[in-house]
Amino acid sequence: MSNKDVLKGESRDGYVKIDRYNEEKIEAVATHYKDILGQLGEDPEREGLLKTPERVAKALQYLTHGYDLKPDEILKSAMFEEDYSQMVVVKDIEVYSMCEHHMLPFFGKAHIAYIPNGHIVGLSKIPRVVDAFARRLQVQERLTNEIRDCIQNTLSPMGVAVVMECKHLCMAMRGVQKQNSVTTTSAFTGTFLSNDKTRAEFLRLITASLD
Ligand SMILES: Nc1nc2c(ncn2[C@@H]2O[C@H](COP(=O)(O)OP(=O)(O)OP(=O)(O)O)[C@@H](O)[C@H]2O)c(=O)[nH]1
Ligand SMILES: [Zn+2]
Repeated sequence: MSNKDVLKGESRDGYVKIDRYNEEKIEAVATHYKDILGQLGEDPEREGLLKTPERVAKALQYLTHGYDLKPDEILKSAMFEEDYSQMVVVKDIEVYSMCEHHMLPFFGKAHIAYIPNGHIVGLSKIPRVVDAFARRLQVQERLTNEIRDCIQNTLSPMGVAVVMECKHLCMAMRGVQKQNSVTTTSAFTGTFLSNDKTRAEFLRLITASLD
């Protein structure tokens, strides 16, 4: 299913209904953006800007479509009983989110691990959960914790580990203007908290991408 279908408001993979992408809402947001263009000293009627308010409205709705997703349902839709109790690591998951202070992007990578406790989850569902929380107005710390809590509470594994490394455009293209700083956040549960060796093994497995 394409992004276009999601924007049209159709159900996505059967586990969530999206109802925010209707014409009325796009039009309401676009009207405000037409005003904003004027306030910024632009001419909203010039050719290049005629469709801009609508484009921005659609883009913003897409960038916040995570509000309409149900991350726990995403996980529940592909949980399988399996006798596998070693660490499962999905690393280098691309993340695009928006900081809630400036509504500017922050982006980078998430590295996620869990240790099954009777159930495994379809691998693709982990990046889907990341997106469901990332496509909202966020701070990196809360995003990290929300991913951890969702996996822990839904899958009940022996432990969950989440590390995120992101660049924040609000720190690069404005404000303090540090072009190369990267923010790292982490969140752990269960064995990753109580067992230093397990945590070290996870960090070792993701080290290549932390460099
Ligand atoms: N902890 C945290 N802070 C963030 C995140 N994204 C942006 N920020 C920070 O949010 C803070 C907002 O601070 P304010 O002083 O209210 O805003 P500001 O005047 O625009 O701050 P400057 O960016 O320093 O110019 C800034 O320090 C941002 O760097 C995030 O994900 N986590
Ligand atoms: Zn910001």
